[in-house]
Amino acid sequence: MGIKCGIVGLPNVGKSTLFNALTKAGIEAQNFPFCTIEPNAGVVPVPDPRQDKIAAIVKPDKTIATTMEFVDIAGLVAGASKGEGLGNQFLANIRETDAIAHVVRCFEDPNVIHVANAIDPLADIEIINTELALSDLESCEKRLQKVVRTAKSGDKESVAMKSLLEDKLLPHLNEVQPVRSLMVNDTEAELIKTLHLLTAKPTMYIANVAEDGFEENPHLTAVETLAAEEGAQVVAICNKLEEEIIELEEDEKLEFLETIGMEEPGLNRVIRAAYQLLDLQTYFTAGPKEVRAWTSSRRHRSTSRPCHPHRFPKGVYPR
Ligand SMILES: Nc1ncnc2c1ncn2[C@@H]1O[C@H](COP(=O)(O)OP(=O)(O)OP(=O)(O)O)[C@@H](O)[C@H]1O
Ligand SMILES: [Mg+2]
Repeated sequence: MGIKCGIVGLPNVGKSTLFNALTKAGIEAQNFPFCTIEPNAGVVPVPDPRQDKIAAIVKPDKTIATTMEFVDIAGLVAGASKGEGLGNQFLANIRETDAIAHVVRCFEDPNVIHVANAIDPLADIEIINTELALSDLESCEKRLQKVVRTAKSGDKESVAMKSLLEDKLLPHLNEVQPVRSLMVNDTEAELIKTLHLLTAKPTMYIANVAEDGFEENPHLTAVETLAAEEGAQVVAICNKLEEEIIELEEDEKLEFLETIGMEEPGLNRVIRAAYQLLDLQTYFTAGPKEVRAWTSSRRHRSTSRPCHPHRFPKGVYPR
């Protein structure tokens, strides 16, 4: 079904490092016929301990995980929504994704250039979120111009869209608030879908920390605090370390993970969090030939609620 998660962020914050680790993990874990779809997109198996348990009982010829596609998108800069730094092209790439993994630099390293010359994750997040909101604002303004005309002729959907744009979307975006935090009912949610807005996509933050940056890291704390306010998830991970781990042979990997006190590669948390972000559900089929995981969507909307409410109790992140 091709679920896509875009890796988004400022330039040089570690997006490709994460992508490389993710896609190498994919290739190593399974031999996919279409593993690399485009130079910057890769299919990744979703690790699931339940499937491992089933496979241990059934002992099938092969085990097939369910998959997700990750897309490494070029870095955005301030002014991207006005075309700065090929911004329009990159924003169009984001538009094609189902969810956003927003990589934020939370590591100090004088050897790695930061586009703003300062490590300030909240400022970085604001730049990206502002560009996405401005881009949506422009899309909504354009759409309003169109529907104003069609609404005059009494077209029911145009009338509904016009009031949604005027009363809800434009005021919200003018405050530089993401559409995913807007309270909407089912009908409005369906209309919003047709606008393909960037800030309506479910979003999580990937805090890219230093190898020793998981504890007492004020940058990470800042991101976690902001995310909790937004009801978003944070996955703290050292992308550089993940890239190194993925190069190791399987037995070396396990030994290395044990020495650094990790049960599994941090990548698994990224993949699982992305999967949860899309509110997907896995079911399994098992037989002597194969144990296979399948994906189905379980999103049911009933009452008025934010476009994408948080799915974790506040302060509890899949770390
Ligand atoms: N956690 C980390 N600690 C230290 N260095 C890191 C970490 N993560 C990434 N780096 C380094 O940061 C540099 C930039 O990484 P990368 O190329 O992945 O960034 P990017 O976000 O893809 O950049 P661009 O937007 O320009 O494509 C690389 O030298 C990489 O090794
Ligand atoms: Mg890159």
